[in-house]
Amino acid sequence: MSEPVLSIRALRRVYQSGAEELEVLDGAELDLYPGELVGLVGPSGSGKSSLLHAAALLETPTAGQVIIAGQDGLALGERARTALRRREIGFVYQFHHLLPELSALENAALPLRIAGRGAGAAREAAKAKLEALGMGGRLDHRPGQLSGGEQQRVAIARALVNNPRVVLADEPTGNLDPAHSDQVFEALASACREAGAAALIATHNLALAERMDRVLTVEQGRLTPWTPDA
Ligand SMILES: Nc1ncnc2c1ncn2[C@@H]1O[C@H](COP(=O)(O)OP(=O)(O)OP(=O)(O)O)[C@@H](O)[C@H]1O
Repeated sequence: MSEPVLSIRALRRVYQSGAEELEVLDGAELDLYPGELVGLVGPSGSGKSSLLHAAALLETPTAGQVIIAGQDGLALGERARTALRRREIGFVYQFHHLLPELSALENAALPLRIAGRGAGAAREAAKAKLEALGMGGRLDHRPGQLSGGEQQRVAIARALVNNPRVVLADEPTGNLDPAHSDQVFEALASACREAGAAALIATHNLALAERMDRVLTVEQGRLTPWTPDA
């Protein structure tokens, strides 16, 4: 069996709110294997975003390990941690977070430009991703000129443009109506499958969760398998 691309070990996340301590994650464990699509479900406030942000090295948890492509991300200094994240992780948020003054093509190309890739090569790679996501006719549109579903497709293209091994998505269709939610989920799933990326996707939409390879939920701070009739 291949090695996991993302492993989480003994993850603990405690928030301080006034005098109170809120223990959201305590002993969360995960092995995410190349190419698999894993759903993350659970009630609001159960810790899905906390888990994804820690997994993406966007936030430092209270304790635990986040091992990405064999490297212990939390043991690295800030620069190396950022470099690891940029190389291996694509993140899709519920709200697209596209830059309003840039076109779809420029937004999707941004991670490659930040990584130092030349403008021409970055644009070509971004164009290919956008075309694969059905956005070939909207390359020069700015976010404000796109529908919600189209904006999310651009955000997916941006997350996948440098072919990360891990895609983390925090309710990527949470802001869309059911029909568009379905289409954007399919676009995200097929883009991940095509790129051979592993994905961990948080969603409140159980019908979408059931289309993934397996589904996890956060229960008492830990990740446990979820089944539709559980
Ligand atoms: N920075 C913070 N400071 C204090 N409490 C926080 C902070 N971030 C999150 N929390 C609390 O931690 C708990 C878990 O939040 P989290 O956003 O991880 O849950 P979630 O499962 O993603 O929820 P949702 O489905 O609503 O997005 C919540 O009770 C939340 O209020």
